[in-house]
Amino acid sequence: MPPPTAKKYAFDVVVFAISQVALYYAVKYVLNSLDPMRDKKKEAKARSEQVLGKLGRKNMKLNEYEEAILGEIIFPEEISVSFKQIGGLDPIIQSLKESVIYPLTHPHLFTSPSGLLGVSKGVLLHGPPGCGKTMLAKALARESKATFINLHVSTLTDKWFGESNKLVSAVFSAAKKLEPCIIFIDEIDAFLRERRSSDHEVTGMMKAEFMSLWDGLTTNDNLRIIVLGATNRPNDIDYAILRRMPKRFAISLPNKEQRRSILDIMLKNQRLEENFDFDTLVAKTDKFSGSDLKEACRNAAMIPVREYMRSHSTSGGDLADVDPAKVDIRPLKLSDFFVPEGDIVQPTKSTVTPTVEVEPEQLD
Ligand SMILES: Nc1ncnc2c1ncn2[C@@H]1O[C@H](COP(=O)(O)OP(=O)(O)OP(=O)(O)O)[C@@H](O)[C@H]1O
Repeated sequence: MPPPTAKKYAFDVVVFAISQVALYYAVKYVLNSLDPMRDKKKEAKARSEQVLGKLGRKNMKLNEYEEAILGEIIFPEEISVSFKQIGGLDPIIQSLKESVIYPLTHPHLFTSPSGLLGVSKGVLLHGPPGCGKTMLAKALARESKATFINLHVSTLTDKWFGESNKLVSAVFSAAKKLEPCIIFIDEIDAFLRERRSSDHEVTGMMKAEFMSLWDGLTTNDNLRIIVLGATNRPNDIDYAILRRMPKRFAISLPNKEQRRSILDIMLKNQRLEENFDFDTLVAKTDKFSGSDLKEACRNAAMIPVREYMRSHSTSGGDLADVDPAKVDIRPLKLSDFFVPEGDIVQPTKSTVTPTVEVEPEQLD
C-alpha cells in the first residue's frame, strides 16, 4: 500500500476539524433544549433588549443573570406618583432629595478632599402600613430619573433556584453598568431579616453575597448606586444590615396637620359643599393612615354617585341615555363621611396595626 500523501493528511485534518465543530454545536443544541429555564431565559433576553433600547444603551453587553435583573427596572415615565401627591411629608421629602436624589444627580457636590461628604449607600423608610413608604419610593424613582431597580426577592429565589448568588451579584453589576441607580427593596425585612435557624442555606448565602457587594459600594465613593429599603418591621432587620443603612426615615401615622394636607390633596378635585368642614373631618380621623384616609374619601365620594343612580332608576330613566355632560352629581358633604347612627367615619377604619414604631436612634 502506498504511504499516505500530504494531501491525504490535510484532508483528514479538515474532516476531523469539521466533525469536532459539528459535535460541539450538536452537544450545545441538546444541552440548550434540555435546559428547563430555556424559555424564561429567552423571555428575559427579549425584555432586557427592550429595556436597553429604552435606556438608549442598545449595545451594552450583559450576561444572562443581568438580563433577568433588567426585568425589574421601572421607567420614570411609567410612574404616575409624584412628590406633589404625597401629603404631610414635606420635611422627609426634602431630606430624601438631599440624601438620595442629589448624590445621584449632582455627585460633584458631594466630593471633598477630606472625604467627609461621603454619600450614604443605604436608605431605609420604616413605619406602619399604608403611610406612604411605597409612594415615596415611586416618587423618588420618577423624580431622580435614575435607573430604578424594583428588586423582588422572588426574582432572586424562584427563577433560577440554586443560582441565587449569581443573580445577587448581577443586581450590583447591572446597577454599575446602568448608574446612577437606585436598588429598591420593598419589605426588606423579608429578605434581610435576622438569621433564624429555620432559614434555608441558600438564603444565608444570598444575604452574605448581598452584604459583601453592598460593602463594595460603600468603599467606592464614585459609584452612584443607592440601596433603598422599606419595611413595616425594622426590628426584624439584621443589625448588620441596619448599619449599612445609616439614613433612616420614620414614616409614622399622620398627625392632625399631616392628615389635613393629605385630605387637601385627596379632595382637591372633588366638588365639595360650601364651607366644607375640614377641621371636623381631620379631628375625627385620628389614627388613620394615608391609606385609610384614601378609603374613607373613596367611600364618601360614592354616596352622591349612588344617590344619583338610585334617583334615576326610581324615576324610570335609563342611565345609558344620560348625556355625560349633563350628569349632575351633588357636591360631597361632610355627613357623607359618617354612618347615619353616629360619628364614625366610613369605612370602619381598616385594621392599622401600628407595628413597632421605632425612632431612628433606637435602631442604632
Ligand atoms: N402621605 C400620603 N399622602 C397621600 N396619600 C397617601 C399617603 N400615605 C398613604 N397614601 C395613600 O395610601 C396608599 C398606600 O400607601 P403606600 O403603599 O405608599 O403605603 P406603605 O407605607 O408603603 O404601606 P405598606 O407598608 O403596606 O406597603 C397610597 O397609594 C395612597 O393612596
